[in-house]
Amino acid sequence: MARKALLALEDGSLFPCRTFAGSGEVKAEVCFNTSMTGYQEVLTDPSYKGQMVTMTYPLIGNYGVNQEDVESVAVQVSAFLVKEYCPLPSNFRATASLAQYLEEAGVMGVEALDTRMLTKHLRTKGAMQAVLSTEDLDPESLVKKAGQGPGMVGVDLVQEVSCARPYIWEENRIGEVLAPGEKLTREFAFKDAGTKPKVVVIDCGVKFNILRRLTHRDFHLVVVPAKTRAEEILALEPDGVFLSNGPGDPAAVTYVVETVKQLMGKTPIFGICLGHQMIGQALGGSTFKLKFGHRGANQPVKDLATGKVEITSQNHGFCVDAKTITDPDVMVSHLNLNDHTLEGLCHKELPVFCVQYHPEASPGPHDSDYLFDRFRKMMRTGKPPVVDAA
Ligand SMILES: NC(=O)CC[C@H](N)C(=O)O
Repeated sequence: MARKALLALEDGSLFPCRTFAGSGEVKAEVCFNTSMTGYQEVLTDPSYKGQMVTMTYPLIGNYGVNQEDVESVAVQVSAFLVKEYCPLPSNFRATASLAQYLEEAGVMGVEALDTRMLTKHLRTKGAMQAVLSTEDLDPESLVKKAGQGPGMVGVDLVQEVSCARPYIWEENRIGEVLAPGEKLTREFAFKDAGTKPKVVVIDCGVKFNILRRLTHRDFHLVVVPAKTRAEEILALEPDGVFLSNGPGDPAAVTYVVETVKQLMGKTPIFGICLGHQMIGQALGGSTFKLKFGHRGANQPVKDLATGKVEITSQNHGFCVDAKTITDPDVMVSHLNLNDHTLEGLCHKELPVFCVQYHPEASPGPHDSDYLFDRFRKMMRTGKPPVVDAA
């Protein structure tokens, strides 16, 4: 049964709404996503940990949910805010409704919220903490709660979503998991790899579609926890290392930055989103919080080497500050054409490159899929892809 709910932002703004799934009270940063489809991928993307998400597309739920379109094993968002929920899904792949899915996950879904007003407000005022509640409908009390406690800055959320133990990725699912207390060995990591390129994925909250796109290139993948040390990774003698996306403030994940510094020059490295932010820091740069972030499936990005523009899928609230990339051996490879922020880096000598956006899409356009081929070529040649583009 629908219950009255209230969303309160830390600046005092109020958005009345009602539930279509769950109830309770939750505090998180509120952000908006402009993708027209792909709500299940958004809900299960671990990069959204610590955030409640609103979709700007006004009708959500019309194709239900299924078993395949997941980006991780759980619903990761703190709450889901929509304009209008569609209670009668119609799609041949649907196995449940979105409401059932959120209920089971224990995540609140609300509708009848003025998502256009909320989005315009966040665009003007910037990202904000918020509280969504069905228990406390007192505006003053909720606004006060929204303003309390830490926001996103300085908080390491990677530890909440990184895998507990290394595992092998099989085509479309998690395969063998390393037994508790067992040491990570080359025997475990690559025993069935054969002649496939052997890649270690550092899991900061990896989206499954990245793993799917990598296996599509015939890579053999072992996924390891974010805290795995560089020497443990190098002992596996991989052909390359992939740094995943992930939630929260990249500046708080210092241990991964340290690992990247130690890996650079010893193995080819490719990073996406948080992975890019880790590499950016390891190359001497620093990150900052964007006013309201990029979350959607139509962000234009220019590849500066080829001049081509890609329409990209994105989900990030932080960004590497281009001004802080001063090493002459590092080049900015991609720029966002909306706000001219940094979207990609490439080392000129070492086999290291990364992008802020999501070439695996899911949801989104596939324009940037070629980057996985660049990674493959870089592993083969040992040279950075800047050579490619010249
Ligand atoms: N998708 C991601 O990896 C997000 C990276 C980081 N948490 C940010 O918000 O900028």
